[in-house]
Amino acid sequence: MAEIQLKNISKRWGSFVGVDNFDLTIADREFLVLLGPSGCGKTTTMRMIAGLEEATEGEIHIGDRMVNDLDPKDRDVAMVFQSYGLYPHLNVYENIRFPLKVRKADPATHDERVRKAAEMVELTDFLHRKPAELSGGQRQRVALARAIVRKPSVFLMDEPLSNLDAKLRVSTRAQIKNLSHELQVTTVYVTHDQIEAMTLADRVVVMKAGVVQQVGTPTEIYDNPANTFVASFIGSPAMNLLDGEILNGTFTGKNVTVSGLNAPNGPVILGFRAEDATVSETPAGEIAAPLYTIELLGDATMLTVRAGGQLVSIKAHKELRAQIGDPVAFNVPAAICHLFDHETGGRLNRP
Ligand SMILES: Nc1ncnc2c1ncn2[C@@H]1O[C@H](COP(=O)(O)OP(=O)(O)OP(=O)(O)O)[C@@H](O)[C@H]1O
Repeated sequence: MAEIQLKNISKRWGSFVGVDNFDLTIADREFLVLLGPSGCGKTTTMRMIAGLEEATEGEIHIGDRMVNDLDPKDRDVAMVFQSYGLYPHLNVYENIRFPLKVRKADPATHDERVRKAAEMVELTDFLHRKPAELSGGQRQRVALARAIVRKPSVFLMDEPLSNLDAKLRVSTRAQIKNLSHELQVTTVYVTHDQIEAMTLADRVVVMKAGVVQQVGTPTEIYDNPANTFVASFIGSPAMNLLDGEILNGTFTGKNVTVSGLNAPNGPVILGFRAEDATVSETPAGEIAAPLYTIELLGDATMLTVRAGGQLVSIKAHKELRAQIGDPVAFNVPAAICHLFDHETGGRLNRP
C-alpha cells in the first residue's frame, strides 16, 4: 500500500508534448482513473509510474521513495494490460505463480497464495488449463490473479476490459470493483470509457491532449464539469451544449429559450443534461422542436429533437411514444443549466 505523488511530470518526444505538467497526489488505497480520448496521454502517464517510460521532467514518488531512477521491477507495481500478457505454454496455475518465482518468494507459500488469488477471481476450476483453452474474460481474470498474487504496493491497469464483449465487460468491471474493495491497494486505471471511470473511480482525472482538464470524484465531474470538453465527455448521452446569448436573464439560442437565468448579458454556451429537461404535455410557453429520433431504453425513452439545426437529447418517461417529425414540447429549467464561456469553454458560475 502506498501513496503516489506525481510532481509536475511531463513527457516530451522532441517538440511533441505527450503529457504536460501532470501534478497530483494519489492517496494510499485510492482507485484513480485516468480518462480521456485516444492519444490524450493516459497510457504515457501510467507507463511513467511503472517505469516503462522515463519522465522528461518532474518527480515520481511511490510511498516514501522517489522512483524516477528505479527499474520497473524495483517499483513494486503490478500491471494488467488489455492484451493480458499471459504465457501460452504455462497453465493457469503456473501463470499466476510466475511473479512469485521471479521475485523468489518463499516456495512454501506459493501454493496457498496461487490458490487464494485464483479463488478471488473465480478460477479455481481452471488451474490446469492453458490460456488458449480459456475465454477472453477468463484470460483477463488470470492476468488479474497474477497481479494480485504478490500483493504489490500499486496496481496499474491499462484498459483491462477493452477486449471483452459488452456483457463480460460489465461483469468483470464489477469484479474489479469488488476485488479492489477487498484488496485496498492504490490503483491507477486507464480507460477511454466514461462509464468505467464513473463506476470504478474514487477520483477521475479527465485528460485532453496531454493536459489535465479536471480532477474530481465521479459526482463532482458529472455535476460540475470544469469546461465543455469534460461536460461532453462525461455522461451518455453527452451534455447538450447550445450557443447563444443572454439578455436580461433570458438565454436565446437557435430555437431554444431559457428564462430566469441569473447571469450577465453576453454570448455563452448553455449546457443541460438530457435527464434535466422535461417533456411537457402543454406546449404553451415552452420550447417546441421536431422529433429527430426516438430510442426505447427500457427504463426510459430517449428523445432527440432538432432544435434550430442542432440535435438536443431529452430523457422522457418510459411510456412516452412519438413519431419522428412530431413536435416535442419541452422545458429547460434555469436551475439545472450550466453556463460556459463561449470562447474558452471554461465553466462560468452556475446561474
Ligand atoms: N514513443 C513515442 N514517441 C512519440 N510519440 C509518442 C510515443 N508514445 C506515445 N506517443 C504519443 O503521445 C501521445 C499520448 O499517447 P498515449 O499512448 O499516452 O495516449 P492514450 O491517451 O493512452 O491513448 P490510447 O487510448 O489510444 O492508448 C499520443 O499522441 C502518442 O502518439
